[in-house]
Amino acid sequence: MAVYTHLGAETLASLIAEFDVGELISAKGIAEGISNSNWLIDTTGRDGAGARFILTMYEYRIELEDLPFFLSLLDHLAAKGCPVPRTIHDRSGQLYRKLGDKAVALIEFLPGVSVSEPTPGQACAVGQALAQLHLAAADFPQARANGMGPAEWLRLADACGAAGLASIDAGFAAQVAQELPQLVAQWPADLPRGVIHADLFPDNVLMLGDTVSGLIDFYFACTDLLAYDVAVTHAAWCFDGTGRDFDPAISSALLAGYESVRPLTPAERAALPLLARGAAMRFAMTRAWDWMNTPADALVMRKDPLAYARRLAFYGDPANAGVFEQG
Ligand SMILES: Nc1ncnc2c1ncn2[C@@H]1O[C@H](COP(=O)(O)OP(=O)(O)O)[C@@H](O)[C@H]1O
Ligand SMILES: N[C@@H](CCOP(=O)(O)O)C(=O)O
Repeated sequence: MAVYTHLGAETLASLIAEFDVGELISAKGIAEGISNSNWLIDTTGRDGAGARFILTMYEYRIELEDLPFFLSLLDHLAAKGCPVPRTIHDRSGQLYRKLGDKAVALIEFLPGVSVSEPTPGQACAVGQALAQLHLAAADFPQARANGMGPAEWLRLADACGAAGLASIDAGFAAQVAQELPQLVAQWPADLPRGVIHADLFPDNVLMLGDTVSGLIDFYFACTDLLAYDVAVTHAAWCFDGTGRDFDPAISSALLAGYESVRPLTPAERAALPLLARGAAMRFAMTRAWDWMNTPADALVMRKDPLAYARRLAFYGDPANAGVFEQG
């Protein structure tokens, strides 16, 4: 459940009146998600024919100063034909508004559903959409450092503490102690860079059959290694929810889809095993922190850090070195 803040009908109606979208008809809280509160908004529409939007209130792990980057990026990508929702600007042209001490934005609603068991055809389409995003963002004029890079993994591991990680699983603490210094020391700097989504999990992709109808939740987007985004997406899509079962057909389809639009350089391909270990570490660390710091009675479901510890082990196993070797 992720509606952290209650908004009364009057507050919602006067907020929606700040946009040229017609009058508010209904607002329903959306249960999915972790970081933000989201409402499905129906209005009468500008022309009276009805219109649908997503209202997002930014709650967690998002800095106000980053909102112009995220929200302008949506407009830039949508204008280039990527399946991302446009930001609805308010009557004075602002990308977001303040409501009390929180920021809110109105976003275009996109159709589609998030798949939980992707087919190779869907994985191929996601790979293509990711590469299309990378190309379309090449001339986006803004930049944002990755706040969830190796330095943050170190900080989170330190904040969790060895005992904290061991309280989740003894082997997990040992794995992090061994892997993390290596990843930080070996992390590449000289691969192609650009704007990346950085969190393209199945729940952040909307699909209609084999077509990607929406890429959403750009709130970790940043300027970083393009191949790292491929690695994050690979880690998120190619395993079952527990991280135990790897699906080689999904992996091949995802990589082939990506390379049908933007071929990887030889250096990017060679770096993928390392980048994938980093991707697994990133989500293992944020999940471990959340696991230890989310109260048992919180509205939001904690996600299992060990599902990413297992991916980390998979990507580090020499027996799996061939996963990224296709061409
Ligand atoms: N533009 C959109 N069009 C349709 N549904 C959306 C859109 N944006 C968000 N949603 C819905 O809201 C849910 C949560 O949004 P998301 O941005 O992923 O929140 P969080 O950052 O909290 O994970 C999504 O899983 C999806 O169901
Ligand atoms: N995808 C991350 C969590 C980030 O949450 P999101 O709902 O904002 O995508 C994970 O699974 O750990």
